[in-house]
Amino acid sequence: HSDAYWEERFSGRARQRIQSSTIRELLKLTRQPGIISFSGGLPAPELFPVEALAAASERILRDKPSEALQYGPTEGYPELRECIAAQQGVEPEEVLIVSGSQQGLDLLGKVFIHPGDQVLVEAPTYMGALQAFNPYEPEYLSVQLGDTGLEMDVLEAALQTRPKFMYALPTFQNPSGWLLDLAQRQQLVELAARYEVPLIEDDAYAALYFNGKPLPTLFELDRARGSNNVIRLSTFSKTLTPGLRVAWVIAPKVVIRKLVQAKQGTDLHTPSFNQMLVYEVAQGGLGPQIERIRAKYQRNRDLMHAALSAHMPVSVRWNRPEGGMFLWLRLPEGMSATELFKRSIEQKVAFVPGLPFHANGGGENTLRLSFSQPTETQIQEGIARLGQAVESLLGMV
Ligand SMILES: Cc1ncc(COP(=O)(O)O)c(CN[C@@H](CCCC(=O)O)C(=O)O)c1O
Repeated sequence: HSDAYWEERFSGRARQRIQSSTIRELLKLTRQPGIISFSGGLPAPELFPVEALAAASERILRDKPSEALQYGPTEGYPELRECIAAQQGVEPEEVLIVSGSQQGLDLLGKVFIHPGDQVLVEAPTYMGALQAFNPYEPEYLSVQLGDTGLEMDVLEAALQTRPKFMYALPTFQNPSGWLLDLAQRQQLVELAARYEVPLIEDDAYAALYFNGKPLPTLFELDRARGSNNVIRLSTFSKTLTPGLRVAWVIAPKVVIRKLVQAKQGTDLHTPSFNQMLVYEVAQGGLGPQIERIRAKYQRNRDLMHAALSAHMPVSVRWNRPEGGMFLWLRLPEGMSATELFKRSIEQKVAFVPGLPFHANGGGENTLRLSFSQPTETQIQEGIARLGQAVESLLGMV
C-alpha cells in the first residue's frame, strides 16, 4: 500500500496532535561527524558508573534471575519504591516507578486532560511535556518566565480561570535554566492551593545545584502547609543514566492508583531488570556520582559563559544558571533562531531553537544551549562558530 493508504487511516488526533520532537529530530542530525552539539540535555557519558552497573547486573542475574527477567508489578520494584518513598518522606503507595519521567508526563496527560481542558504552562517550557500532553488535546495558557521569575500577576489571573493543572519546572528549568526563588515558590504553592489548581512539579534537575543549599521543592512546601496539591516527577536520567529509563512520580494515593491503571494499558510495568539495576547502584547513595556531575557541568557552564562573552555581539543576551544543564540565549529582536540554526548547522554547530518551547508561540529570537556533554575544546570552538553565524545574520536584522 501507499503511504496515503496508511496516513488516511491515522486518527484525526494522530494526524493533528502527534508531531515529532524537535530535540529528538535534532539529535539525529548531531550524530553526523564533526558536528559540535549544544542540543540535547544528554548527561556526560564518561560519568556513567559502568563498573558499578556491570557488577550489579552480575549480582542480579546470579541472585535474583527470575525477578529480574519476569513480568513485575506495575507499581514498580518494591525495594526501589520503598527506597524512594523513604528518601522523599512519603509512603510507598504515593510512589509510582515510570519508564522515564517522559512516560510520567504522558500518563498524567492521559488521566487528567479531557479534550479542550486548559493546561497552564510556563513560557518557555519543556517541549517534551507539550509533546506528551498534545494528543490529549488541551488548550494551553502560558505565563512568562524570565530573569525576575514568573510574572505573578499573570499567574494569578491564569489560576483564577481554574485550568485543569499547572505544569511547573521551578529548579533549573528546561529550557531556560532559571531557578524559582523561595518567595515565588511559596506564592505559587499558595495561589495554586487557593484556586484549587493542582501543580505538576517536574524536578528532573533537582540534584544539579552547582553551589548553595537546594531550595525546598514545591512538593515539600505544599505538604508543609498540610496540603496535597502537588504531584512531583523526578528521574535517574540526570544523576545515573537516561538509557535505563527509570524515573518516578509522587502523588496522592488516589492519583497513583489511577496512574497505575493507565500504565497497565501502556507498558504493564517499567523493565524489571533496569529497576533492580538502578536500585542496586542508587541504594549505596549517589552522592559521589552527583558531585562528579556537578563539578563537570559547573566547569562547562563557566567555559561556555566565557566563550559567549568572547564571541557574541553585544546585542546578544544570556543567563548564568546556578545549576542544571542549559542556558538560555536571546538574540536581537527580529533575528530568528531558526534561521540562525540553518547557518550554524552549515558551520557544524547545533543547538535547540526556542520556538518549540513556547506552547502559544513567541520566542523566535531565543535558543537553548546545553553545556552538559561537549568537551572544553568543543565549547570554545562551537561558541566561536556560533558567534560568526550570529554576526553573519546581524547585517540582515
Ligand atoms: C524537564 C524534563 N522532564 C523530563 C525529561 C525526560 O526525562 P526522562 O529521561 O524521561 O526521565 C527531561 C529530559 N529532557 C532532555 C532530554 C531529551 C533528550 C532526548 O529527547 O533524547 C532535553 O530536554 O534535552 C526534562 O528535561
